[in-house]
Amino acid sequence: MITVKQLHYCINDRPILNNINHVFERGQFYALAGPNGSGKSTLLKCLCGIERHHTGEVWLNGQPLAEYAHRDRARMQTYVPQQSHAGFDFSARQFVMMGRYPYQGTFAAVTAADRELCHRTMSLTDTLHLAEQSVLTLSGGEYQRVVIARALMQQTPLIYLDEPFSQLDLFHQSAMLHLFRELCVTQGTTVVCVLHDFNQILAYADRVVLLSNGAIVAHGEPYQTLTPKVIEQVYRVKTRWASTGADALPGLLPAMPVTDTIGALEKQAEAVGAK
Ligand SMILES: Nc1ncnc2c1ncn2[C@@H]1O[C@H](COP(=O)(O)OP(=O)(O)OP(=O)(O)O)[C@@H](O)[C@H]1O
Repeated sequence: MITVKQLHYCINDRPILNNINHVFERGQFYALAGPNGSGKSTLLKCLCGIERHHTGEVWLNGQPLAEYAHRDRARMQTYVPQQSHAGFDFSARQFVMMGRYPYQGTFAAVTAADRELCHRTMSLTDTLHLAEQSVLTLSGGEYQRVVIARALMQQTPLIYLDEPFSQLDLFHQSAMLHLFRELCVTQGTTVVCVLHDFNQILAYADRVVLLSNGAIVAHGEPYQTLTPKVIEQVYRVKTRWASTGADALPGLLPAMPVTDTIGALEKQAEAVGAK
């Protein structure tokens, strides 16, 4: 569905993404993982066309992404950024309803079907009780769920999410992960989601794409890909498999004691100072 070929991206001559080649298949939940600064957000922006100053190609359903008209693209894909600000004093319901813009003409009124979809989407994201509240007054987690609801209103077959659950409590993280997984399974939606939590990746993702220093260093099924050996190479942290119950698949735990992270940071600082 999405094909990335030889994608390179530099800022001020510094390579940020280096020769990215990958195919993202329909109906799969992809986790995009990697250390801070490894290029996950930048790659997501290149995939959805927000960042266009790269070389290489991004194709969507057999057509270069750049050839899609803006409105067609908004009906094909939605993107939830890592950070966003409400900006104006809309109610949560008005804000969520904005997700229908790609389907509305300039002077089109909101339809009964739009209203029903909005009601269902706000129920699913547990935001219905906030419908009349100004988005400017929502808590961090409430606002994040409203942003997710607006993205869902676009009803796109492709969803890009950049750490969309970072401010959600455990219940809402789990509910949102279930919801996106369900969309993959029942609607054939493709989800590409930046996630830092290995156990969430193991539990919900079909595939993981692991970035390090702007390059894909591993990809595949999470249990085969996120091994303690790979994690130590990429993150400099030792982990071990831990049983999570009789019938459950094992999870990953940091091995105690955690490796000498302070020592590693001091060495890194010395290396930067020596440059
Ligand atoms: N406008 C910019 N100017 C300079 N450097 C930039 C700019 N935008 C991104 N970078 C650098 O590009 C690298 C990749 O950034 P990116 O946001 O893609 O990382 P990430 O993997 O999403 O990190 P995180 O896990 O911290 O969110 C970082 O080192 C960042 O500092």
